[in-house]
Amino acid sequence: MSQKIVDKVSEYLTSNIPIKLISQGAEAVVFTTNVHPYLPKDQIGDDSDVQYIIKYRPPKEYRHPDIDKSLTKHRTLSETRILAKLYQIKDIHVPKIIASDVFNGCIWLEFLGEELPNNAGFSNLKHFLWMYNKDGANAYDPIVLRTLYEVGRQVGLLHWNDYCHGDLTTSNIVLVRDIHNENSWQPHLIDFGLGSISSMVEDKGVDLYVLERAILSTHSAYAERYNKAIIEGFSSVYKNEGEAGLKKLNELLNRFEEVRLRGRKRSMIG
Ligand SMILES: Nc1ncnc2c1ncn2[C@@H]1O[C@H](COP(=O)(O)OP(=O)(O)OP(=O)(O)O)[C@@H](O)[C@H]1O
Repeated sequence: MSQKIVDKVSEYLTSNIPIKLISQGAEAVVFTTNVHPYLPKDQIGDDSDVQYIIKYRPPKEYRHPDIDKSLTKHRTLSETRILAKLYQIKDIHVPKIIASDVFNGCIWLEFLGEELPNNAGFSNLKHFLWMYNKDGANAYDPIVLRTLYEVGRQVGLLHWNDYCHGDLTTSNIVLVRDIHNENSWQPHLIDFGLGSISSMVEDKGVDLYVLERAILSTHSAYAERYNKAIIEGFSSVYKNEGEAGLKKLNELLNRFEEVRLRGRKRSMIG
């Protein structure tokens, strides 16, 4: 990780905003901070545990500077818009947007999730499933199956409202513990950098396929039951919408099967 990027972000944010680097992905560098970008401390209380996420898209040196600026602006704007819209849809869980500076490629978000017990890592779906299936005994714990069903419901709500995620991996699903029930986890979808508004059944089928593959590759021994729970949750959203929902669900599940077959053919050919 280049210190240059950290220095650049620190300079842009000023020294009043301490930042901690938590991730460097292909697209963005992600930091946490305990300072709200515009509310004074007395308006947000004095809880120094409150965290915010700063997602920054650094310039890519290999791109022409004008194209780079335009791409950064468009991608940041697109992710901001999608998150802002999704946040308003009933029952869909995504992080709240706090601020967005599209020209500098910077989004501030509500921080979600927590550290799992026994050093199991951050509470994304990937670590959560590892925590439960580490020794096999608790792999199908009702808490796990219920959480996966809720994951399916979140994806179902997303698709029913004609949004697609574009990179639906188990790291992009963050679990937030219910404050009233420590065994209940609510999945939140993050990272809409490749998200889109789309009514295309193909895009939705690919979303489901990417998630299925992600579960299969990291939790292979339990993947069948896990994916079944996800599809049950997903289907419940569509079944709730009467005839129109059922029709769309059938179309979508058929396309999902087609995407799967294509994927299988590809992996056989190599
Ligand atoms: N709102 C949030 N709350 C808590 N953690 C977050 C949040 N947003 C991002 N993160 C953390 O930062 C990581 C990277 O964020 P994100 O996936 O949005 O960036 P990215 O650069 O697109 O990542 P990648 O290229 O690895 O997919 C996430 O996997 C997660 O651990």
